[in-house]
This record gives sequence, C-alpha cells and structure tokens, in this order.
Amino acid sequence: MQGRTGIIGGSGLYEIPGIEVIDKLDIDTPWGKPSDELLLTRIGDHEVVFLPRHGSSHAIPPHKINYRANIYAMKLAAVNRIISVSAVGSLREDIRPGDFVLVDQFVDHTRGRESTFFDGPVVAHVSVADPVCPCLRSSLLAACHDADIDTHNGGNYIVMQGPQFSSRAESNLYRSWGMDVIGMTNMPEAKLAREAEICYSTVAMCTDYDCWHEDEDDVSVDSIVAVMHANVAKAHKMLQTFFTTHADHQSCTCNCNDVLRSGIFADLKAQDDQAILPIHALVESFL
Ligand SMILES: CSC[C@H]1O[C@H](OP(=O)(O)O)[C@H](O)[C@@H]1O
Ligand SMILES: Nc1ncnc2[nH]cnc12
Repeated sequence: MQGRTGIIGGSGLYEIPGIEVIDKLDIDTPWGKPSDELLLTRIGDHEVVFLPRHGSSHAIPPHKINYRANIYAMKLAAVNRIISVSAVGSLREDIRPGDFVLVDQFVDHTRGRESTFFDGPVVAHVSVADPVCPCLRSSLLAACHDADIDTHNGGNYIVMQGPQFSSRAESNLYRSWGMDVIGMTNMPEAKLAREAEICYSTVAMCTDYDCWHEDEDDVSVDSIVAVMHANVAKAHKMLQTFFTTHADHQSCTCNCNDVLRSGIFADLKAQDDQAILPIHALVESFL
C-alpha cells in the first residue's frame, strides 16, 4: 500500500459520499490553521485525507486561503500525493463545460499570496518546471477515461488573482498566450506541494467559457453552479474508479518526493531551533 493520498476539494466538492471516516484531524500548523478539519478516511485499501479548500461552507475566497497551512497540514497528516479537484473556465472552444482537463502546466498570475515555506533564514529553490506529477496525472487520466468522462490530456491552467472574474481583454490575452483553462486557486498550492515534496495533480472540471466566447453568456456564479453539480457527481465517480483501479502506481519514477536534497541553499545543521520550527516537517530527514 502507498502512503496517504490527499484530496483538496474545490468549489462544489465539500465531501465525498459513502466513504468511511476514520478520524477528524484538527491540525494547527506553524503557518496557521488550514481551511477546515482534515478528514482521515478509507476508500477501499487506501487511506485518504480530505480537505475542502474553501472550507466546508465555502466561506474562504481564493485570495484568503491559507495555502501554506493547507499543504503543511497535509504533510503533517502523512500525505505524499495530492489530488486537487478544481472548477475552471475554458479558454478554448473544444474544452466544453462539463469536460475535465488533466492539466500539466500552470501560469501563476496571482499577486501578494504567501507562496513559499522557505521565507528565510533557510532558503531553498526547487524546480517547478513540471509542477504536476506525471504518474499521478496519468493514473487520474485513466480513471477519468474509465468513468466515461470527456477528458483532455494536458493543458495550461492560468491562475488569476480573483475573486472577480476576468475582463474580456484579459480573457482574450490569456487565450493569445496559449492558456487552456482559468481558475483562481492552484497557485501557490502546486508550488507549495512541490516544496513539501508531495506529488500534486489537478483534475480541472470545466464549468463555463469565461467571457471571451461570442456565442455564450459571460461567466457568472449562476452559470458555474448549474454545471458544477453535474461535474461534482462525475468527480465522485472518477475518484471511486481511481481508488479501486488506478491508485497503485508502483512503477512511478517521478522525483516529486526528492527535491529538497538539492534545493536547500543553507546548512541546516547550523540553523537554530527557531529557524527550523516552521519547516520542521519538511526538513526533518536532513537534520
Ligand atoms: C465558485 S466559482 C470560482 C472559484 O471556483 C474555483 O475554485 P476551486 O479551484 O477551489 O474549485 C475557482 O478557482 C474560483 O476560486
Ligand atoms: N471563468 C472562470 N474564471 C476563473 N475561475 C473560474 N472558476 C470557474 N470558472 C472560472
């Protein structure tokens, strides 16, 4: 059996029906409280830790999410891979509302979000050239196909600051940049997962055509919610399929779990306790 799998549920995904709850983890981290309690659950043979990104009543907007606390709490809960489930807008005609996209790249267009655990005095620079774990992504892709979901293999997700949606000029600009889908949450989440040496892969569920499409209504919360419920039902099916059939990728050769050995730009043994405290769970194997 693998280590624990984390699921970060986005808009609409606040619970997973029919799973066995083992424990509710009320975790405090050096970076503050995560968005909610973490639910330790069992799905088949797998221990799964579930966290609703916006809180269970969706009271936390994208720019106020404590991404560092969420990822650090996952680390403390012994999670070594995270499935992010996210609502996105489509920036391409052929990605239709209701389709899923197994994105493989992000462009971080957010501002002012706390986006690193290595805020000094311990400095680290890790590669996010490929921010998505290829193994987890291909297992999720297989699960989407098995669940009969119209799914796109790969895509660029631009992460905007929000909470307002884009202007038409911005939406067209992102299209001209080659972006495929747009959302507000996956950065800095993915970067922080990499710093925490946790595999990360997103299942992006398309809800709308943003505001660039001349024949479709501009995105609104109402239009998102209309599609979101059906998307969430598909996500439940996909997750069941994933954990029953695709969750054991024994031959994975990713190095998501081994980036700090070469990334830390400091002599950890020379640091005092105060410097190590906020990153202890990330660096304890090097001390
Ligand atoms: C309520 S629609 C806009 C909201 O939904 C997405 O969030 P998540 O990635 O957590 O599903 C999008 O990024 C916005 O935050
Ligand atoms: N059009 C859009 N822009 C940003 N975030 C979204 N989430 C869902 N649809 C979106």
